[in-house]
Amino acid sequence: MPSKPDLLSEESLLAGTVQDRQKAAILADALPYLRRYAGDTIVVKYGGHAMREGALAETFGRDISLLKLVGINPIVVHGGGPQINDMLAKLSIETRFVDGLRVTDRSMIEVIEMVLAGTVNKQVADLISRAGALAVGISGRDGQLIQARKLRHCRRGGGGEEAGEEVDLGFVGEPESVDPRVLYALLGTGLVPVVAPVGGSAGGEVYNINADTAAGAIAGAVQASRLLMLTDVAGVLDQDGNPIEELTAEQARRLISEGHITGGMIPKVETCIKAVENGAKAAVILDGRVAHACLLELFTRAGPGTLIKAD
Ligand SMILES: Nc1ncnc2c1ncn2[C@@H]1O[C@H](COP(=O)(O)OP(=O)(O)O)[C@@H](O)[C@H]1O
Ligand SMILES: CC(=O)N[C@@H](CCC(=O)OP(=O)(O)O)C(=O)O
Repeated sequence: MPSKPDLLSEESLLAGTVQDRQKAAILADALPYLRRYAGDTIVVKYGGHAMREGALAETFGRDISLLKLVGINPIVVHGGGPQINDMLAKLSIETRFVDGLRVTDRSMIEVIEMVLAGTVNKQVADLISRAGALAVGISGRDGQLIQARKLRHCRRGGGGEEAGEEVDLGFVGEPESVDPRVLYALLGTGLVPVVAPVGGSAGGEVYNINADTAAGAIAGAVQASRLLMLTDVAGVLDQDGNPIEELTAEQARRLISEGHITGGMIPKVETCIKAVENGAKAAVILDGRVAHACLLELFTRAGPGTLIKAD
């Protein structure tokens, strides 16, 4: 009978410590997942709340770099709601939201573009580049990536407001079309595109687009196999505040219409529903407060959050 290896023998120390071997085993276990996603395009929406945590932000940059370096093509679309709030407060400009969308007047759109396509976009690209994969920050206006039009929004109701009434949200846009050529150009040279959710119209107007909506439109245009939405909650929460592991599109729609999903979670869930109905294999609302949320989602059986699937 072969004898058990002596972990402290000179020979086994040379072959690596127990921890080293565990690491090697974990990497080997990831092989089926690496094969499953090799060459796939994955769109990751990185929310403004999730990016506020310094150490987690570094981890996010490293995870995206790792995905790229193992042969997956991540495209990052970022938000920046809290960062816009801070800048508007510094400038003493009041801000308000209707159904999770920021009412955007002419004086605000310039500030919003500066924050999203300037500071935040460069920070996110830098986080990834410093971790090893080169990232390039662009906005939806570069290469006419996102052609936008004014969003016509009908109020959802609740909070004493009447549902169905049309509200003017100013320079809030919706993607009319997406031209992914600039993304393919970046992906084709081994770079990670990082996109700020600002769009332009044929007439030269600039539109503020909810980052979840922008991520969904981009995921559709590049036929991404997965859409991961990183936020600062444990996923979609039920009436008792417990995270829901899985929802069908129909169940998710019902939670919105019954008022259990509100505010910034509405565009997130609506985007996921659209993505799976347009052929994405899965869309997930992930808890960005959990370290390595993207790796857990892609390389283990289930990540921390809510998976939304077609009916
Ligand atoms: N049912 C729900 N489950 C989880 N979060 C919800 C729900 N309804 C409303 N929300 C709100 O949605 C927020 C997430 O959206 P948002 O603030 O836009 O995040 P992000 O900046 O990551 O895009 C949560 O912090 C929470 O306040
Ligand atoms: C129209 C609209 O609401 N646009 C958003 C764009 C940023 C965003 O979506 O950021 P998060 O992902 O961090 O929420 C805004 O002005 O806050």
